[in-house]
Amino acid sequence: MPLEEELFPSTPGKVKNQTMNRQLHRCFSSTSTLFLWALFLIALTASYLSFQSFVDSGSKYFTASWGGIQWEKQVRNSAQILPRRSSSSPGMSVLVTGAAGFVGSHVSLALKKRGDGVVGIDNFNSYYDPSLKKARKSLLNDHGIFIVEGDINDAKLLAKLFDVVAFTHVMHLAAQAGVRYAMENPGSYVHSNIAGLVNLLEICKSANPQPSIVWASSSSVYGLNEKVPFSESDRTDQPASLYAATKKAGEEITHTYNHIYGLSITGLRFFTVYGPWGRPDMAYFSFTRNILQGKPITIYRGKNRVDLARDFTYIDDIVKGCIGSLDTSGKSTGTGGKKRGPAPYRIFNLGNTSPVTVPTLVSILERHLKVKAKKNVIDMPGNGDVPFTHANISYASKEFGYKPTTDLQTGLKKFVRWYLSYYGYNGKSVT
Ligand SMILES: O=C(O)[C@H]1O[C@H](OP(=O)(O)OP(=O)(O)OC[C@H]2O[C@@H](n3ccc(=O)[nH]c3=O)[C@H](O)[C@@H]2O)[C@H](O)[C@@H](O)[C@H]1O
Repeated sequence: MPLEEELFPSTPGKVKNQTMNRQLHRCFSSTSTLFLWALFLIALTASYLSFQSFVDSGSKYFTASWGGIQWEKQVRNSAQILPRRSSSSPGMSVLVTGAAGFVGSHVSLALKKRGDGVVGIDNFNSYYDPSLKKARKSLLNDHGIFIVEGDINDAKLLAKLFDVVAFTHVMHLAAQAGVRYAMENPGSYVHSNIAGLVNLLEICKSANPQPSIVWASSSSVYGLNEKVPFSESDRTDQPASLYAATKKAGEEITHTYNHIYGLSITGLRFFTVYGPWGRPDMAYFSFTRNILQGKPITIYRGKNRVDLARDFTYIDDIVKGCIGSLDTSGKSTGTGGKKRGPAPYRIFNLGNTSPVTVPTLVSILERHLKVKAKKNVIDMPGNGDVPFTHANISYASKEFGYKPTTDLQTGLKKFVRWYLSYYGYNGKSVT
């Protein structure tokens, strides 16, 4: 409206009406704009909230299958300590990481059988056939052991587990294993053996009460050490593989947590563990599969045509070593993340004390399988292998009476019997 007409209307009433109409229109249009804006904001908020809940439930669905009253009940039941008839010790409730793995499943069963509470955690990764891990899980389930599907890097999950159960011990066996695979997938070793370990220790240090921790180091930490047999005090600063380096780093990291937070820690240097329900990536296992399927096997040979040798250790002996370590671990001293005094820090070799060459391992398998192997002998590639391993076990023997009793001949017989019952002659699972 022109300013003149606004100030000096020719027809005052008309102008008044027009102005009122316009004001009303303006008012109405600004109310409707407001209304529309409000509607828009409400719609935006609603869609944001529903998107959030979709993301939440989606991420829960994809990354975690844990939580809820029923889940907590399963965890609690599994951790229940049964009264022991033959022992005065109160029993323990143990969180076993890597419980669907080879050593983890055996240790879990042994603990449960004597009345200890056991809760497992495993990420069921596909480093080797996860169906074997699922089969171990269902075996454990039959014995009342619940395995949570999750990763040791998941701090929320670990914290929740410690909220639900006051674990007295942690048997930490989850790891990226395998010496040669470290050249293919180095990141997986850092993820599990370094980051996962630190995450677990962070939760343990803050737990109240703090648990005692026993964990799997490796004979590979001796690396290029040539002094035989390998003793815990020998040098371990020349790792030959990234796998060995991450296990050695684990020993240093656990020492730090023992020193700063008063966590009781025992590291176990396992020497090439084998047996029923073993790991398909290991030589004795893959040789068996290939021999039965008529496929060739590759046998590595060391410098100057010297045969490689390993202190192969049977799983039942390793289980005894793990349980002996748990029973003698001593208490952590910290509370609320603060150290209250010195706590035990130990490292033990768990080996067999009698190394056997790889060609001898093959000939024992041939005898048990009654099939000749097609052998392809080549010089050891530079892939992280060491020429030999040989454990001195006097420290473990002194501390908790560790004494391996199964030789390779007997142990492989038991392995072959299991292998045939599980896979059959043609390699297909029969369970
Ligand atoms: O004690 C350990 O700390 C490690 O033990 C195990 O490593 P290793 O001792 O290397 O066992 P494994 O692979 O069975 O090879 C055995 C022998 O067969 C030779 N070997 C292997 C494969 C092949 O094709 N040919 C061959 O000659 C090979 O050169 C070697 O001489 C675990 O895997 C590892 O996770 C870790 O726990």
